[in-house]
Amino acid sequence: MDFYIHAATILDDLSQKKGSIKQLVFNSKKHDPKRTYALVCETLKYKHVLDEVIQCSKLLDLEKKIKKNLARVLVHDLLMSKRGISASTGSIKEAILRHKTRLNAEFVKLKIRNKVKSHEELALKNPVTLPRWIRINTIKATKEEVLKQLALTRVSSLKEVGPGTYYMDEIIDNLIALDGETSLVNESCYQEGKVIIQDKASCIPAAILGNQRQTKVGDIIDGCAAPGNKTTHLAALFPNAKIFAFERNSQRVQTLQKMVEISGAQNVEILHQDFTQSDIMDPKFANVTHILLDPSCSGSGIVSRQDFLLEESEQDLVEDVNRLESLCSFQSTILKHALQFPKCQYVTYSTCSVHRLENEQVVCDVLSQEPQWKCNTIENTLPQWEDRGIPEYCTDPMMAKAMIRCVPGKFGTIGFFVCNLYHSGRVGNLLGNGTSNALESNAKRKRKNQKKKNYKKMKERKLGTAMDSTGHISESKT
Ligand SMILES: C[S@@+](CC[C@H](N)C(=O)[O-])C[C@H]1O[C@@H](n2cnc3c(N)ncnc32)[C@H](O)[C@@H]1O
Repeated sequence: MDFYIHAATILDDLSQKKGSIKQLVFNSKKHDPKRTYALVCETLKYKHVLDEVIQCSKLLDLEKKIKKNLARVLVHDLLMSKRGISASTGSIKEAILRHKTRLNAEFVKLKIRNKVKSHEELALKNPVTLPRWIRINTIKATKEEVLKQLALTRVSSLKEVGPGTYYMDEIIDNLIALDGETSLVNESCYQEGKVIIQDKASCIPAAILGNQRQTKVGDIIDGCAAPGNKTTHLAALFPNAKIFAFERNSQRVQTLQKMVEISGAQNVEILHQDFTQSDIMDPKFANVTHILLDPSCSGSGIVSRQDFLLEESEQDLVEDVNRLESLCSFQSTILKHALQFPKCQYVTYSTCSVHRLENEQVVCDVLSQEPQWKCNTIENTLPQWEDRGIPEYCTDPMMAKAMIRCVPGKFGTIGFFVCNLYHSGRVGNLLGNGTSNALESNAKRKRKNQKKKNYKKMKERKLGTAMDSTGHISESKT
């Protein structure tokens, strides 16, 4: 019974927000963590079903000694596990078994009410499922080599990705989407560092810096580097630049070291120090022209596979606002520091947060104190990306064009924010005509797309056929 009591305690701790499911289960050395994890997740997946059955059977009224979470895990195994309750006989097990017939009957009635044959049909479903994104590490392998090693079939859209197939991203170079359930742990190309697991959104900052080549690239700073996804991406995109990777947390520095090592990057210098305390006049940084800044944030954009199992209370929201305000102040300080490097021309500021306070607001507050720094043009900021910053959150709505927002789940990414900044005194004024040209070309692109759609519709009507997304004509099913 200890195992069930432990699983119930984890559920108690989860409702008191003491940690995530993984943290609570795997930090506690008790019992078999994998088995506990499975039971906790399954119980949460069917919590609504279990609660209804428990309530209708009046189990908790009749057995006062059994607490709700203990009842949930036991009833889960009684009704949904092939093995039933795996515990030796004792007073708690006997108490549940006394109500076995009633619990079973309520469970059957519930399935009939919901018109389902199996309980699996009643499980909570994750509203957001993401592909497994992998970035080909061009320091160690070519695209062709990796594709050959993976030996998967190419599909032409993200929607089509499933087991055994891959989609080559059209916006970020060398980025591949695999089926979300793919595990790469045993794949040699992953073990050898030829591919790096990295969400598409997380590849955007380095990709944007990689596109700012109007002037000569000097050295680069990654101000908040661990675990090193973006550092190693920068190293691959800028093989001739020196990359200074700052990380203040000693444990995370070790992770960063491992990642840089496995990536094979030779141009990264890891600095175990607080970036805000770095000396901007240090001759070492005299040649820094680009900075990637990806500071700690609330992580509100991160979609974990288990998040949908947990509920958010009003109290959490209040606590969140306090936390967000302190994060916002830290983020403003660190961004302001980045903008002080004497030769720096380009800075990307990014977070995996969906909150205005950590995103548009940080950028607008800092830029209001740094008049030489401006938001870049849309043309220099992945113009093909549809979701931009939110104009209403910006002091000047045009600033939103230099910002990218990734909506959790849309286009297969986590929630993310990136802003692309440049120093007008060092780069020249990119805005002026630049912005209007960029807006114009954006409008042109939209008109072109609309024209294409109209043409496609017209053709469909004419031919009585349907064209697929690649423009190929297939037989109409009607
Ligand atoms: C969001 S994570 C960075 C993720 C990383 N850019 C990547 O793509 O793998 C933020 C990191 O910044 C570090 N950090 C936070 N404040 C810092 C500071 N003042 N100086 C240096 N590192 C800092 C944190 O310890 C954490 O490892």
